[in-house]
Amino acid sequence: MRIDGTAYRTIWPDGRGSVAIIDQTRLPHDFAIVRLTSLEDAAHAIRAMLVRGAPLIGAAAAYGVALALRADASDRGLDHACAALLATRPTAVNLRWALERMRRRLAPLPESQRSEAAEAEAAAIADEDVEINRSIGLHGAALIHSAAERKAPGEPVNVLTHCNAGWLATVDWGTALAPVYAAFEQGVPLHVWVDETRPRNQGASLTAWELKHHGVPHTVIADNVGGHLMQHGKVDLCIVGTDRTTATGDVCNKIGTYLKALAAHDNGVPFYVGLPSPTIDWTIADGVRDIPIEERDGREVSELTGRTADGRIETVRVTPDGSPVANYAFDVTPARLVTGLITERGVCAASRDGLRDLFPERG
Ligand SMILES: CSC[C@@H](O)[C@@H](O)C(=O)COP(=O)(O)O
Repeated sequence: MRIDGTAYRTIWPDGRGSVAIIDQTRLPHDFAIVRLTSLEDAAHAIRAMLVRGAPLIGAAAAYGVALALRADASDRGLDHACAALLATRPTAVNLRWALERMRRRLAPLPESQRSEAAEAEAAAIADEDVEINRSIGLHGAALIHSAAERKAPGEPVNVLTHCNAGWLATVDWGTALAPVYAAFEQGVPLHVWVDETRPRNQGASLTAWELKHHGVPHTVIADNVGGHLMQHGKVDLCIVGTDRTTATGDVCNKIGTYLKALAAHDNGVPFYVGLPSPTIDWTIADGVRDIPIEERDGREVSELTGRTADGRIETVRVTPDGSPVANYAFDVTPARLVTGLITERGVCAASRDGLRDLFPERG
């Protein structure tokens, strides 16, 4: 994606032995590049959400292993790096996927070759993510084209999205937003309803920021508005991302996604999920029962951070002192509420058969 004329990915080796990222905790008010130089830096960046979004978490973990092996390429060093990174966030399965892939590639090698191989494998994971998302964009854009054909000429297709499953959540392009960018580039008139996505406001802070930079028409809405818009015919389709999708098509995504899927179902609005294959957890079948849901610090709920009129970044409390808060970060949308999964190999039904047809090698 281009920011002020410069093409960026969200993570890249800087050629000086460290890895550069965009600090997403400082957006939308400050575009800051941070350099990761150690395993600890990488683990912190994932845990504190300087990088976030399932595919980017996977890529950052892979680069974290590469940074760790520069310091210690022994078996113990590899084990320690994988364990430390795996413990950073529990829900996005891309983290486990990337670490298993790094271990499979590196463990059989002599120590002297591991560091270089780790950097190459992390770069391969990042490059593959870009290609996967490009394909998701093309397959998903066809759905937006179809929606456009059902509208009066020139009238925009209204897409509703939740959280940020855009460029910032991946290495480039995004998953849910890749079809939006592809259709936009193809000249389809469209407009995106952006759920603010409390408590961390990934929609208001990140999705709005990247759509604005790309010139895509959009409107930020409070999280509870979507149902009302759908009742009044103002949403043509929903597209969201996923942190883990079961082998049966249940989708785990940012908290509040389930409620949007229920509203979409009740109003006959198609509900699609952008799904890169590393986000499929082939080992589980029941998302509600088996997907670990991250619970985060309650201060993300009880406090709000933003920019004051005179440019200072300030945090204020919005709940009464002493009121308990709960902060569940994700929820599960059962497959029956999902119209289709937009993968890099095409769009399929959210079901075991649908996924098997596209990924026959998974049995
Ligand atoms: C392409 S990203 C898909 C998901 O990771 C995204 O929708 C999401 O829920 C991100 O959550 P976050 O807590 O910001 O990491």
